Formats: sequence, C-alpha cells, structure tokens
Amino acid sequence: MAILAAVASISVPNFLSSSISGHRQNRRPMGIAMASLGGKAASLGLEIVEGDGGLPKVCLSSENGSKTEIYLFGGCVTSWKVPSGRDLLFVRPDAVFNGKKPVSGGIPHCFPQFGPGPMQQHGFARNMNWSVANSDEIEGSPNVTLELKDDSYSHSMWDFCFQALYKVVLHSKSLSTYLTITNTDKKPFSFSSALHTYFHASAADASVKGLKGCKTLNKDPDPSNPLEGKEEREVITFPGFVDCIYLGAPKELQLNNGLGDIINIQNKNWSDAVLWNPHLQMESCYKDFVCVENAQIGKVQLEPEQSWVAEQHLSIS
Ligand SMILES: O=P(O)(O)OC[C@H]1O[C@@H](O)[C@H](O)[C@@H](O)[C@@H]1O
Repeated sequence: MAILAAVASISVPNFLSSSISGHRQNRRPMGIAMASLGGKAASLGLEIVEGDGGLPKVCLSSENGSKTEIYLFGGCVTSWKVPSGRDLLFVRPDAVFNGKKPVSGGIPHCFPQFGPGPMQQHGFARNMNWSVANSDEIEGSPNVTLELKDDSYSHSMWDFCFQALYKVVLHSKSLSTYLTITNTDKKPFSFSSALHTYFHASAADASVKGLKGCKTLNKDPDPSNPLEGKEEREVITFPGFVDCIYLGAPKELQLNNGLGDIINIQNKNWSDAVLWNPHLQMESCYKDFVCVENAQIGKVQLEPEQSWVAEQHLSIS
C-alpha cells in the first residue's frame, strides 16, 4: 500500500498502478516504499517517477553515485551516469516520449525481430509497456526486473505467447542487463533480437576494437542488399555512414567514445554485434553518438517452456 500511495502522488497512468501492485516482495525495501518514510530519501536505491511525456521511469542509484533510468515504455534504459556524473548513453534530440513511438536512444530492445522482416523494424518490444516484476539491492547495487508479456497488440504481429524478463543491475562503474525470453505458448517459436545501445560519443573520434576477423553483412551502400565480407581492421572508426552486422562477434568489445571514456562491452550469449551511425541521414545529431549493439541475428528457436538468456555488461575501468 505504501508503494501505491507514493506512486499515486505523481499521477501514474493506470497501467503502472497495476504493474506496481504486481511488484513482488523485495529482499530489502527500497525506492518508493522508502520514499513514503520521509527522511530516508537520501538512501533510495530505486524510485519510480514521472519522466518525459508523463511516462513512468524507474531510477536506480548506487551508493557510489552512479545512476540509471529505465522507461517502462519499451523497457528502455535511457541514461547511465557514472559516478563523475557523465552520462555514457545518448538519447536523440528527435526522441519522442508519447507512449506510442519507440524512444530513440538509450538501450532500446529489438524483439522479436531485429529486422528488416515481416513486422515493423526492430519488432514491438520497444513500443509496449513493460511492468515492474521485482526489485532488490545487493551490497549497494540496486536492480530492477521488468516484464513484458504478449497481448492482443503483439499477437496482431506475432501470434505467440511469451514472457520477456529484463533485469537491470547498477554497480558503481558498470551496468548489467539480463534478458530472458520464455516460450509460454503451446507451439514453438523463433525470434531475433538486439540491444540497440546508443552511446554518447564524438563520432569522428570514436572507435571500436574486438571485431577483427568477424564475418560481416555490410548495409553500406545498400541496406536492402547487405554485402558479405570479413572485418580486417583492429580498430573500426566512424568516418561516415556505418551500418554493419558482425556475425559471431566475441564476448568482449571496447568502445573508445572519443570523449575520454573506454567502455568495455561484454556479453554472454549475444552471438552477433551491430555498428551503426547514420551520418548525414541524421544531420542534427550523428556527431554525438555511435550505436554498438549486442545482437542475435540468427534466429533462436524455443520450444514451449524453453527459455533463452543473454547478458550485456557495460563497464568503465
Ligand atoms: O530504429 P532506430 O533507432 O532509428 O535505428 C535504426 C537503425 O538500427 C540499426 O540497428 C540498423 O542496423 C539500421 O539499419 C537501422 O537504420
């Protein structure tokens, strides 16, 4: 009840009230519950507040000063601030927060299709409302688990029952995500997916290491007819339009964002990677970000009750 009372004060949309009431027991009471206790606000690890466009967002804060924000709409992480206060993620200036269009920036989900394909580009998970399934805090590192389930909207594009759980864990110098897709249907299904991470960068000075030797599907110059090739470079830069899939990517990449940060991008079970910078197609902002995406381009097939789990760990030293 304390949770609902605190949340109600920010005029939460109906869907959030129901998602909060479904919030399971925390190991340690955090965030909203503590907010209702008044003076303890400084020790909050998790809050749910009204974000842009009135959309609810989960804010996690670690004891060391790192912070992250996750919109329930799209289950989209839009901010990851390290203790210095710098935000290592980027939200495009043309991003809209209207609960209809996907948020353009941060870490949008591509599911159940990376695309292109029969449904809308990057699938529907990034423009559906996720709910809060659980939250916890372990040794000063808060986490939240969001959940997405099929509904009539998803069935109109992809006629399967599924559950997606997305756990986001904030440490002082790292941000980890765990995505679990479960087939809750009576028939098998297959999907592709990605975490379409937008990193704040000086694109002209940014570079990525770790992809040498990978097989590539290069969408430059023709996105509808990707060219097969092999990456020969140790250090990949962004001198112009870049849109390339790397098949069989390694478990660790390094992004130099050109702004003074080296970001390690580790993963488990994301088989592929994608680099993207739209260059002059997005004249107002292409200089300020690069996308380095952990992806699953080849389709994963799940039988009923089977799950697939993939992890992404972003860290600075
Ligand atoms: O949907 P968004 O955020 O504008 O991103 C689109 C881009 O996403 C990238 O992942 C694809 O490789 C590009 O081909 C595509 O243009």
